[in-house]
Amino acid sequence: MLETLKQAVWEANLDLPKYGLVTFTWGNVSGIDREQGLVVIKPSGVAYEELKAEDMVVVDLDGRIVEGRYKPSSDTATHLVLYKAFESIGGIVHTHSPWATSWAQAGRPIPALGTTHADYYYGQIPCTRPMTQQEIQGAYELETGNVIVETFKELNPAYIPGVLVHCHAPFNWGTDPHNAVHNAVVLEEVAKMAYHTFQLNPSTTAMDQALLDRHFLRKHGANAYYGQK
Ligand SMILES: O=C(CO)[C@@H](O)[C@@H](O)COP(=O)(O)O
Repeated sequence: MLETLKQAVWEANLDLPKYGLVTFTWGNVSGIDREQGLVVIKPSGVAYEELKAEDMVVVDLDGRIVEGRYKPSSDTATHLVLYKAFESIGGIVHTHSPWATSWAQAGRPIPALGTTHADYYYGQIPCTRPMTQQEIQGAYELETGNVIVETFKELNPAYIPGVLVHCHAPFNWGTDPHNAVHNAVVLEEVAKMAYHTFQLNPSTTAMDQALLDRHFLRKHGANAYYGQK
């Protein structure tokens, strides 16, 4: 079981450069085995070209290394906070993909402007508040997770599978590592489209709610019918 998860997390990590979401080692993917309470995550700072499935690091939910010869990603504490808070998720992705990161740096949520967005995100993609000095100078990565959870106090992470961390970059999640990468690819595309939309028409407003409902719900939820369902 864990070997299958390690393989899936490794493949999902390799998908980041494949989809143009990472430069150098600016990203990581993890996956969780909820039955065993173990998380598999990319080792910190290891180049994607050299990464092997057996290099993945296994940690418990307190961040203790259970298996692996490398140090886990420096963002492990953020991933762990999210797995504990969002019980439906099975995989997490962090990247510095440039379009989504531009919105994060500007401190701006991405409004739902069209159906590409609505097919995956049921509303605007939020941006976290700026972190306090205490949070930045303290347990920074854990506090990054906490500030994301705070942002989702009134949001459903299954309906909005990603967030922009203020002055930092996006985190995405999904039902498994592969699905989390899928959502990260979509985020990068909608971030680029939203930027261009506002360039073309700075007065653009959020899309019609009925259209948002229709597009999200035909792909997600009890009555979804998109694809071979
Ligand atoms: O956010 C950052 C750097 O700002 C890190 O996530 C990124 O460099 C990836 O770090 P790791 O190699 O996973 O430790």
